[in-house]
Amino acid sequence: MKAGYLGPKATFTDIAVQSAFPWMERIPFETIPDCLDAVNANQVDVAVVPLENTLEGSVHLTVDYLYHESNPPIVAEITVPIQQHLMVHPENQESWRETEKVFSHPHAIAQCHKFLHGDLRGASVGQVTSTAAAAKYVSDHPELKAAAIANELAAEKYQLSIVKRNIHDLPYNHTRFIAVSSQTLQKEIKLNVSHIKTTVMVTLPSDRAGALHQVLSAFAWRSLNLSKIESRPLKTGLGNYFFMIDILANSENLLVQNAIQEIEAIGCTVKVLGGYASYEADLTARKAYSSMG
Ligand SMILES: O=C(O)C(=O)C[C@]1(C(=O)O)C=C[C@@H](O)C=C1
Repeated sequence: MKAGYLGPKATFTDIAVQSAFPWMERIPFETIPDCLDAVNANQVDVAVVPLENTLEGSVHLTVDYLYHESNPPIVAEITVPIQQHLMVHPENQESWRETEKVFSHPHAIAQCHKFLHGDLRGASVGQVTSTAAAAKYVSDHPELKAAAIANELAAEKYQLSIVKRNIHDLPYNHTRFIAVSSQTLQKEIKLNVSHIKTTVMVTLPSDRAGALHQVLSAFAWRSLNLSKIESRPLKTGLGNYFFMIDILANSENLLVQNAIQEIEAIGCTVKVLGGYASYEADLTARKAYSSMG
């Protein structure tokens, strides 16, 4: 079986895949849409992409693609602890404080704002498609005064020297990744389950006073606990939004199904992204991967 993920090798997404789907062949893609397109087209059995980080919030590209383009359901969520390190080419290890440009994924850069503002003030920032892509670029360019923000696995894989560890702004730093697939893979995942969730995307009828209140009431009076609600622009005009809602209950639950029917009956459109378990990543799998190279 094949798992598509945001690559190249040694991204945080790769760690999520390695932890949840250790038996699968891992196929790296350059962008999140490329991963989701691959599972839409059945080129891979599952696609794993980042959804939300504790410090930086939602990955908008993923949320928007799930609403506008993607069809297969979310079958699992994997939460991974995130430790960001600053790394340079070994030739530049002694002079790392002279770094002129720091490369990473925009979310990783945002997670390390205080460090960049303090220790590397004045260095410019280069946004690339992933933390591992940044590590690879720095590895390929020893002639530049460049550094990457990435994980330990990327430092090993691309033979960089870590010059400052744990540079993320706050110690509690986790990212939620989702696995999207048209196959039922749940039974095969051997990680600890922390929650059962259903994710829906709701579009309100236009210009109806109290519509969002009615949507929330449908969950509230059934005592359905929500763990997230977030609006995103519909991209059809200013003031037009859809809402992404996480319900802490199974999609098979009658109360969830009734709530969705009620919300549709008041004129909303509901896209159910999936009912799935949320797992804690097992980072010992990461060690196994690291020794595989
Ligand atoms: O660049 C990576 O390593 C990724 O897996 C992407 C990503 C993200 O999109 O948020 C994942 C986890 C970290 O929060 C930083 C970057």
